[in-house]
Amino acid sequence: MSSGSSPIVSVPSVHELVKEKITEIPDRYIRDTSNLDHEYHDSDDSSAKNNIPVIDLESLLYGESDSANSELENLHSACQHWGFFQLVNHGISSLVIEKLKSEIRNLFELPLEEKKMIWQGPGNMEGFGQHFVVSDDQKLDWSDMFFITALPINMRKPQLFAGIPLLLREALEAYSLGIKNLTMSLLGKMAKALKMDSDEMEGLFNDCSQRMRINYYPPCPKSQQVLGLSPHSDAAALTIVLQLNETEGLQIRNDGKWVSVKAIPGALVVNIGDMIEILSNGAYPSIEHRVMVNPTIERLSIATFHSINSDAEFGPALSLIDPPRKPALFRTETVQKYYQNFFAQKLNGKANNLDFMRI
Ligand SMILES: O=C(O)CCC(=O)C(=O)O
Ligand SMILES: [Fe+2]
Repeated sequence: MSSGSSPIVSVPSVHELVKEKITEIPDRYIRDTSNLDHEYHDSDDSSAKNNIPVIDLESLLYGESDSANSELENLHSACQHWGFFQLVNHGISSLVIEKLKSEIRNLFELPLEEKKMIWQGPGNMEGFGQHFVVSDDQKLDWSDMFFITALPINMRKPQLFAGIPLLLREALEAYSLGIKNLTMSLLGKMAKALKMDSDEMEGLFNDCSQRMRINYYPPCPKSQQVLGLSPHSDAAALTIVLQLNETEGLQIRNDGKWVSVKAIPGALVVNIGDMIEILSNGAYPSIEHRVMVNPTIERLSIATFHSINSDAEFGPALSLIDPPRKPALFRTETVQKYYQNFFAQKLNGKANNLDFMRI
């Protein structure tokens, strides 16, 4: 990703607005509620259709052949039909997760003067701030974020890393490594399920980038009229979301309706991004999702995005297309140009990024 050319319109910190105990929510955050479509299935509806699939990583990777095969089928079906699943027995230590939770809370509680030292700046998308704000009159999300490139190590911003409190840095390092290993295992299994050449997958991700978006959604007294995060699909290949507290909010678009994700305690939420939709030539579609805000309680999450090697070109996997019978549905593009396009626009559902690549 080239961050240098991406527009950044700086916006206020919502956390600071809330601390000021404002009585009126600024108009920039208030959505047209007729477009908001609050109707949604609840995922504790007992029918299987309304439940986001659960994948057991231990049985997928290390199970006896019967259980590993059946978990591979579950993975394939979850990726084809849901684009979202919860991952249990994922092997990331609960100690690391607990440390991360408390240190991230501390990060957002830092005094504003300290946060300003690690704030985004001209030509720099990393640190505290916001993405996808391209004009002064677009509606804003009711959230703050902290964005960081964790891998490969040579793409880190040393000054930003140095500015992160030491305990958080240690927790992030451990989490980053665990999530990278887990993502590579999942990508390997997806290649197998798709009958894609495993070397092709490996070659695209052997120097993959890992970026983290840490989201802080303050409570909002007009929670039904704002959005924590606008509807979007993720540009990356695979996203792993860890909810850092119990507050619900993530919703995914399934069959045209918004479905609330009820995070299983200790589980990770995995979702297919646009890069996998393109790479799989449409077999694993990315899914539109958004975040709602709670009226009284804050919500925190960390989304970890893995993307194809930054110096690569990508398009549908060669092993998955066979024209004229199976033509490529997307063109080939450099990862750099793909991300330039993504970060130059506001979040607007699923279309932007894929239309840029569609043939
Ligand atoms: O906060 C969440 O649960 C999801 C965040 C998300 O979709 C993102 O950061 O791309
Ligand atoms: Fe997302």
